[in-house]
Amino acid sequence: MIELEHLEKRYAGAHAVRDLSLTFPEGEVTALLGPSGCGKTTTLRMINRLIEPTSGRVLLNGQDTQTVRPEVLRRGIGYVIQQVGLFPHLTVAQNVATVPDLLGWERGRVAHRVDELLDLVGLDPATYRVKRPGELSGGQAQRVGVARALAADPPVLLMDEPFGALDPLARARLQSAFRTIQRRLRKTVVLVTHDIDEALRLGDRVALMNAGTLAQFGPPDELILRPASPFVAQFLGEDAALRQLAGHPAAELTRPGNPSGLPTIEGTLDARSALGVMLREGTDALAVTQAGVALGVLRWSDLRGAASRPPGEA
Ligand SMILES: Nc1ncnc2c1ncn2[C@@H]1O[C@H](COP(=O)(O)OP(=O)(O)OP(=O)(O)O)[C@@H](O)[C@H]1O
Repeated sequence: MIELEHLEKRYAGAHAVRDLSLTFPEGEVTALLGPSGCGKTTTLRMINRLIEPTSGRVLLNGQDTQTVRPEVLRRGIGYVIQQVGLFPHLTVAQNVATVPDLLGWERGRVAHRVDELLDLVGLDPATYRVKRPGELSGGQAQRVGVARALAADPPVLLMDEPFGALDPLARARLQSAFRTIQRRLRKTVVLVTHDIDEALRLGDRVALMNAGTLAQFGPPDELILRPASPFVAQFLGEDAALRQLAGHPAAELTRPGNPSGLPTIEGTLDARSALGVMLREGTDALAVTQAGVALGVLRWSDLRGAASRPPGEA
């Protein structure tokens, strides 16, 4: 568990982060979302002390991080950034092994861990272990970045726009791989993103920031269905898909499919509320019925596809 207590960062008197108090629950993904310059990255980096707070405290499992040497602190905190930061002259295996090597793990154990992690992030160890970063696609490099951050099995993972530099397809693939991995590992993850879709899909909770302060903190469906302020409503409303969804009945976006085992909604429900249900149930698909008759399946991708289409145009 990570707790921020009245955390502040000022640069030349100007607040980058202002009186921020927030708890990131253990084993959950919290998405730090907000417009450019609102203080997301500054907040993230104050957790692993790449940036020192001007005032306030960060507690990691109850311990004030100021009482721990930064390099010791960071061994328990995985860190993934957008430009990956792999060492170009080292192989993939050597990159992933950086922290275990530093910790003096015995060679067999390191090799085993590297293969296990490459497997986990969907890269065949025999093929990728010996490659250099220059031989990888953006998506593959990002997977190696995630494997490296997980190498010493840190309980906490900080991710700063980890999928931001990827094309939409690679990004979607990696987001879905991340969800699968997280379901298994249950790390405490703080994920910085300015992408509303990513925050809603990956966050168990969303912390929406505005000008260095917290605008709303809650599960994704709560932000969508009960925005705490005009800022929250407007920020989420800037997302074309979300804006449009309110005008589509769920039935209109439903397609044939196997509804067995899926949570069920009524086809008359508007699509924005259906999205709320999906987020609450943690599912990508819903069974849709109307007056007791099964209509089919409503999928996340079809909801997103409703973006920029006026209501009534299925
Ligand atoms: N080293 C610095 N010196 C002075 N001001 C800074 C410094 N780092 C950040 N800031 C300011 O602090 C504010 C918050 O920056 P931060 O990088 O945390 O925002 P962000 O929400 O992560 O933005 P983005 O999504 O654009 O990366 C911004 O106004 C920024 O200009």
